[in-house]
Amino acid sequence: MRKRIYVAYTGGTIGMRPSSQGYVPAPGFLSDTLKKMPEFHRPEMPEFTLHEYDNLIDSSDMDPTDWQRIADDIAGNYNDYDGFIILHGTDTMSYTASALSFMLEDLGKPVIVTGSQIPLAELRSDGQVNLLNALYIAANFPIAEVSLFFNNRLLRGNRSRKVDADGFNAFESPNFAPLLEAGINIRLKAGELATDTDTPLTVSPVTAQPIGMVSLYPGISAEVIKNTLQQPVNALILLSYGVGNAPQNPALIAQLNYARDREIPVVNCTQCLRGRVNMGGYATGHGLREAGVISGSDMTPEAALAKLHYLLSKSMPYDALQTQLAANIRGELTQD
Ligand SMILES: NC(=O)C[C@H](N)C(=O)O
Repeated sequence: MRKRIYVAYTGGTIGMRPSSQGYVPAPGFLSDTLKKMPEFHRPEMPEFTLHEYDNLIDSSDMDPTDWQRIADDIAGNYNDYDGFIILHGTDTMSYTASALSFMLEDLGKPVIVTGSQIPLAELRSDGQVNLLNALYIAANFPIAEVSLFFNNRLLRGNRSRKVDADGFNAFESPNFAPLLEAGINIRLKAGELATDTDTPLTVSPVTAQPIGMVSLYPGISAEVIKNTLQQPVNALILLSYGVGNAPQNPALIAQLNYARDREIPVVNCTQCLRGRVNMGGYATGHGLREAGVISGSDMTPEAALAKLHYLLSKSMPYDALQTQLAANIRGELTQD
């Protein structure tokens, strides 16, 4: 029996066409293009249903209400399909993949987020390879997690980052091996094939959260942190140096103490692409730990932001929030 895959088109370059203001998503354009591409309809391919969203957007316009819409769409069609593909713009693809990984509880089927750098309808598009492989992999190599397929690699969604603005190899998973690689042969790497697809899926709702994100730089004043921590900000992601270090400026540390007193969680993620936070490594990191800053380990800033949305939307006590932030919930971080 041919597998059935549900494809949701949210917008993004893959279904865009040129306009006087640059590329824009165009209703009906992606499905018309796909109809004219026989490779998508070969018998070796799964059957698929394409659902184009009413309001197609460039992914720079995505917000948590869009994450919610995608999660609800998957849940609404969960029992009728073997797998799900989310066609999405590349700009915020890692944020959405991270958010979905937290929101979809007890996921037992593959959810693959993909898109392209050049529209599917254009010459030299990477959209054909990305979508064709994503469909094939969802049907034949089902890995029950939210993943991101790009340039012949399937990455764990909440480990992915967009690293190239105009190359085809636009995504990296700097701290976790790819789930699968598609060469001449398709090879499983860190991914595990799904076994149980009967557990019911539930969706944890998220609402937009006022989260601050500050990247440290030499000479940063405590005022920058102070202003970022103003109401209604309810969490701060601190992008620190190296293994999680920050200047030892007492005024800056005082702001972090102030955040802790007001029960505003501060998560420490490194500015480095690879490696993880260890606040015990240097005195400059130790000061942060003393101020109650939570280690983000090797979590990407995108995953940290999505995880904060997920946890803050649950309105849990501060202690539980701190514990959950440091814990590995969906494979998003390496725990000590
Ligand atoms: N390649 C792309 O999809 C970029 C586009 N601006 C988007 O994120 O929607």
